[in-house]
Amino acid sequence: MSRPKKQLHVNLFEMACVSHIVHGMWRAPGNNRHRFGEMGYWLEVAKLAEEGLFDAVFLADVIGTYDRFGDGNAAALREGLQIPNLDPLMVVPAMAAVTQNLGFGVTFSTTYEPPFAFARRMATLDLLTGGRVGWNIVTSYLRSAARNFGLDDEIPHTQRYAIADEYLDVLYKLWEGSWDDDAVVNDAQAGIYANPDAVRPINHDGRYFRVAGPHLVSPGRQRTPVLFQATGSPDGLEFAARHAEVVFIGGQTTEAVRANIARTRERARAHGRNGDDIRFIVMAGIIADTTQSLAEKKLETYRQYYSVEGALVHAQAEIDLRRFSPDERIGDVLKREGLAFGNMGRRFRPEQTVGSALRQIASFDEGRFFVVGTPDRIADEIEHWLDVDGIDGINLRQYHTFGTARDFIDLVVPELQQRGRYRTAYTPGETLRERLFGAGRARLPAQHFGSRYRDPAGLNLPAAPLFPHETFSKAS
Ligand SMILES: Cc1cc2nc3c(=O)[nH]c(=O)nc-3n(C[C@H](O)[C@H](O)[C@H](O)COP(=O)(O)O)c2cc1C
Repeated sequence: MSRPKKQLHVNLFEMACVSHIVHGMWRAPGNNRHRFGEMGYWLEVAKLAEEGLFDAVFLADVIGTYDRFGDGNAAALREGLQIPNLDPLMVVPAMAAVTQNLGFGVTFSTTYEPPFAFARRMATLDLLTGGRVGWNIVTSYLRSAARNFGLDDEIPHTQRYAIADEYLDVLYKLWEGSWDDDAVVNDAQAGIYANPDAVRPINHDGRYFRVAGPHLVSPGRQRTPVLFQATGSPDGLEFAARHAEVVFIGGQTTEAVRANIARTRERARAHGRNGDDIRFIVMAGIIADTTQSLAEKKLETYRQYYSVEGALVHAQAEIDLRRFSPDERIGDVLKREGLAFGNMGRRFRPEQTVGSALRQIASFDEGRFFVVGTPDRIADEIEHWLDVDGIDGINLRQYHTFGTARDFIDLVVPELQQRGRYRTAYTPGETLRERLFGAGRARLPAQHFGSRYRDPAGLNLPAAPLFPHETFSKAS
């Protein structure tokens, strides 16, 4: 018997701001991005995503500004580039109220706010949505964010992940261990709402956090929200291997993507998990129309609005590439200016010329997971991503709101459905974790690190930090 075809998971990639990743596009006719501050905007987003049978709306977040390029915050403000930026957790209840099945992924940083209040907020969302939430775990990368929380500079990378690891430890204790499933008795006659014997403190006393508990929220259907993470570093990979259930993966070639996936699975197995306990997602750009030439025309239109300045601000580029000769190499320019190849290293190579970097930005070519064309062509490409690259799903990059999602729903979804590559209906009442991992998987699997706290005795287990503390010169 042949194996069932792998179906595509789709999240609509959002951020509660005007300009998230495709800068300048908010000016395009009919784009609704400037409406992000209206409740009605989020209701429309949610209904549209549910109409398209998407897995979730996925909200990015940052807690500082992109102030490293040019004149401080001026360019970011002009561009609406992740400022103003609303709290992503706050827009979820509005969307949940007008949907039954749609999931929600929200980004929150482990670096600046202690875990107890976040555990409560997330558990509140899980309870209220019937288990439809996921959390994108980030450790934050902006120096400006550090300065918003009383620090002079960013905490070193490895230490951020060590903090994150302990942060997760606290959360698991609260979410998985503090309340038994049958703790809520709700027996009016006996006068017992919750059974005191089934609720316990966690008494966490670690290097970074001291949290007594008990958790303030009774368990939702998932307890721990689905754990998402994007990483490119060795520390991040180790963290993902222990904690993440959905990992954003990159790679410029099929081989590189496959290697990234294989490496992550291998590390997950080293942490006692099964290789298929992780789903792999990529950020994808899809521009669809009924004919190839119409799709390419759409891309051309989008290009006209694209802001190179916005891309440079977002990349936190050390220099304004537009000021230099196109033939010069970036590495040489930086050297002459006495600057290190820092942030620009994320997108460019030192030997690359200024001209080629600018063309790369302006071309709108978004790398390996980018396709422009007819539904047929796009579906061919997606099937390749699923079967050959080995990914499980995408975060759909929005060029135009709501145009990109509308095109995907009207043109691409039916083609994928016809090929057996996309759900034709939601499974009513399933949690977000079940949508990703199958029926009966509402909660973390037993082999996941967080499950060790399910048994009350687990709360007394010795800490098992991922990173040796001696590597840090100073605790935060
Ligand atoms: C698809 C995707 C979405 C991301 N979303 C956010 C975000 O919303 N907020 C944030 O602070 N970082 C975000 N990041 C950055 C990651 O959290 C992470 O810092 C980055 O991938 C580098 O990995 P490292 O931290 O292990 O070095 C995102 C990365 C990717 C690839």
